[in-house]
Amino acid sequence: MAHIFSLATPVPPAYTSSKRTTTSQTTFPSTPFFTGFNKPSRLEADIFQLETTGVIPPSINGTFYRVQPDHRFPPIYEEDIHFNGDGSVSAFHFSNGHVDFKQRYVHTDRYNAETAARQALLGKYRNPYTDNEMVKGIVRTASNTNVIFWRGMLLATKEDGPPFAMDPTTLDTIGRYDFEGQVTSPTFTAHPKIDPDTGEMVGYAYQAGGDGADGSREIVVYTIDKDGVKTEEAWYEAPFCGMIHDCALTKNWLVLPLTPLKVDVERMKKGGNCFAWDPEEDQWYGVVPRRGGKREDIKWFRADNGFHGHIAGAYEDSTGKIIVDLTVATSNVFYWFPPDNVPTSPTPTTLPQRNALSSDTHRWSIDPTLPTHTRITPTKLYGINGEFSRIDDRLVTRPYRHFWQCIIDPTRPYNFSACGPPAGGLFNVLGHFDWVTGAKDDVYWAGDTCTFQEPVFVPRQTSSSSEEDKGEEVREGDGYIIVLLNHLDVLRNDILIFDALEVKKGPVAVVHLPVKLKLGLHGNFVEESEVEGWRVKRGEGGSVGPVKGAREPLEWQKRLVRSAEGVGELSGVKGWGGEE
Ligand SMILES: C=Cc1ccc(O)c(OC)c1
Ligand SMILES: [Fe+2]
Repeated sequence: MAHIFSLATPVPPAYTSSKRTTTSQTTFPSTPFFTGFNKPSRLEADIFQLETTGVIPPSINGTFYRVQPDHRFPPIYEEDIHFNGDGSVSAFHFSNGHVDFKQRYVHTDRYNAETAARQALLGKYRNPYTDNEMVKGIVRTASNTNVIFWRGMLLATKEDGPPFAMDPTTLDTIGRYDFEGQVTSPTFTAHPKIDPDTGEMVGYAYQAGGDGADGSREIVVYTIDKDGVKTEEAWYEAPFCGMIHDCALTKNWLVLPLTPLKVDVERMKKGGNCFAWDPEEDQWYGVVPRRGGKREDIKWFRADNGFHGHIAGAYEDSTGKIIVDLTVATSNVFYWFPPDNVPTSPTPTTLPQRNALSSDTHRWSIDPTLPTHTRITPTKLYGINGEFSRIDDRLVTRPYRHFWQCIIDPTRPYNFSACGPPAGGLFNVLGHFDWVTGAKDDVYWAGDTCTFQEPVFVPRQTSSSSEEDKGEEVREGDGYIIVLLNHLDVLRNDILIFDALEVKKGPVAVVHLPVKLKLGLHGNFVEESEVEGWRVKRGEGGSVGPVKGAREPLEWQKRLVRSAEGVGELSGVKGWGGEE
């Protein structure tokens, strides 16, 4: 007997030549980008008291926030990439050994416009030329890369646009955040750094001179002090418009790794990618002073071609050299942005090909007194292949010893028949590494059906942990690692909690989600006392008052409106979504 579904009228293909052709807005492509573990979850949910095994350390008192791209609507382009998905923030609230879950989308301008239309209106990743006319002039960001707690708000960030502020308790979106009018660049990094000694946020933006999608070589660096006041703003010029995804902060310097993934507006106008990998280009490290930087102060240090991953730690040694530790891969990790003249299929390359990419942790030592364009080579390689390094964030800007990372160990078995190709990469091992001993054996293998997402370090809270004790010596690594585990076979996630310095012992406790999350990017743990303290300050009668979203369109949007005067409506700008 025919299956009931085969009796239904045959459905025409939803995509032709990679572009959506049907009027159906409710069928996702059946490509690897949108199936299996990569299938959009689109879930907004609250789960009170998740199932757990083992004993959740009762001293973990706070929230693990993380963000994932999660397409809300079938994309306009069938091969749309994960990084173009809408930002969806998860919060795991730990209290007295219990864990509650909440997940909400970031209500960006894009979210609001697409919700009203019940369909995708924005086209390719960072290519406004592929958008529906209805959203001309919109702030395009999907806010899907990092969530950072800042002065009582949660900032959802993506480097192609400004941050959006959310309430850290309800995860309601407050609106686009411009630091009370002080930060008006079209873009802003997903990796600002917070100096644990001063409480300052140091952030930067690249492709910052115009509308954020025009190939501008301008870079801007901002410092916002702990009271929310902008104290530094310095503009610099990059040798080319390329990705600067993460940064390294020391007491006196900011290092900006410029990756040879290059923007070309002409390619974008033809409907192509915003980025193309340039295998002939160097990796560049821009070094700028943290205080009083002037345009001419940037120095560029250069090294052979490579692809930057994330910063572990950075500091100045006793001779004033800048030590920067980060993963650098041997070639283009973003295979979906191939070089210009090489015809490459947009679908994932084979697993062995992707595993051939090696991404070791490099230690660079940069002498900031040397002239610009000095060539550098790493002073140390750790000898592992991984990504998503994290440290004990109390040591940002300072000498540190320990880092944690997701690593790829191809010698361990992988259950291909149950899982298919590992979505997002074979990060099958979580490791704790130590620059002093160089040990590589404090690792935990997730099993042959599992991979890890980015870990976070949670400092141990002791009864004496309080404001007054902050001046005390930091006991580096004393605490826990919280990490999301992907079950690729049964499409579900767990959270594993490890003693940070004894990863190989295995998790002390596991939190079980009844659902699948998507592959996320970054997250952070925030102590409950921090959230609670700011709730009071920002509450009724509090000393600081409520978070104020942006009150005006961005500069480039205002210019666009002026230049289009009398031509027609710019509905994307009109719905800019700020407070009146
Ligand atoms: C991991 C890096 C990265 C770089 C640029 C992005 O837009 C992004 O979106 C999720 C992620
Ligand atoms: Fe990142």
